[in-house]
Amino acid sequence: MTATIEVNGLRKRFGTALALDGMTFAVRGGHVTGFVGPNGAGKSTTLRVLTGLDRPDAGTATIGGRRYATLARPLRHVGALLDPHAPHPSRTGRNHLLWLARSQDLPAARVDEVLALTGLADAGRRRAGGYSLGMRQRLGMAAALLGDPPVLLLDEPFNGLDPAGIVWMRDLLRELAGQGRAVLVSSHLMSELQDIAGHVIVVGHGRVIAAAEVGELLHAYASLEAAYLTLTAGVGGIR
Ligand SMILES: Nc1ncnc2c1ncn2[C@@H]1O[C@H](COP(=O)(O)OP(=O)(O)OP(=O)(O)O)[C@@H](O)[C@H]1O
Repeated sequence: MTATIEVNGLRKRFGTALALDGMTFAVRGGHVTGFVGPNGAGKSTTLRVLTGLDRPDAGTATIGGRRYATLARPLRHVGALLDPHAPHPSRTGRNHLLWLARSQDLPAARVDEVLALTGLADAGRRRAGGYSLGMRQRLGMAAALLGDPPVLLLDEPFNGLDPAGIVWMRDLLRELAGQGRAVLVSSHLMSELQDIAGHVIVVGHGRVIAAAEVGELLHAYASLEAAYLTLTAGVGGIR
């Protein structure tokens, strides 16, 4: 399975809100790609379409050339951190992962590997309902990594992490991309992305405004934040 994400001409309307209006981009493996834009620009909807949670009105979204719905064991192809509150509160973190692993024909030993990798070796035995947001993010990363997938889709992975957690997440994302994976990270934290992203996709009003190498943007602007603010000036946010 190849580490690619392709989004082509996605359109999605929720009542009067046009969430996606021709969203089109491609992501290759080997680097972190930042997915940025104002509130309501369509980032989460794009990630939800990519993982089969929302159905587009038009267009296609594929992982390694295939639609999510056609993947027999999807967690082996794509890991997603979309909703840190998804695990059932009465299940322990470990049981949540065991249930996921079983559904994907993955060995229980892999659960303990990802718990150790995300710093939850001890906390994994406690009920997820008692987790802080940072711990939920770690559990979400553990779930995303369970199937050792070539593609990762992460919606605001830095949210709720303490400073040491932020450093840990930064290093982890760099390492995962260095292994050749395609790592798409939606975030409002331009300073974090400036440190770890090779590419950035800037969206507004449901479509791509700019797609560029971070290095190129840093030649033209003082920072990624300055580039972002210029590129999105006048785009507006919530509609
Ligand atoms: N389930 C839904 N029902 C109604 N409207 C929705 C739904 N999901 C998304 N929208 C609307 O679609 C648009 C895009 O929302 P989306 O969450 O994709 O934006 P976003 O770029 O992820 O924003 P943020 O940065 O705030 O997370 C918004 O106008 C939002 O209100």
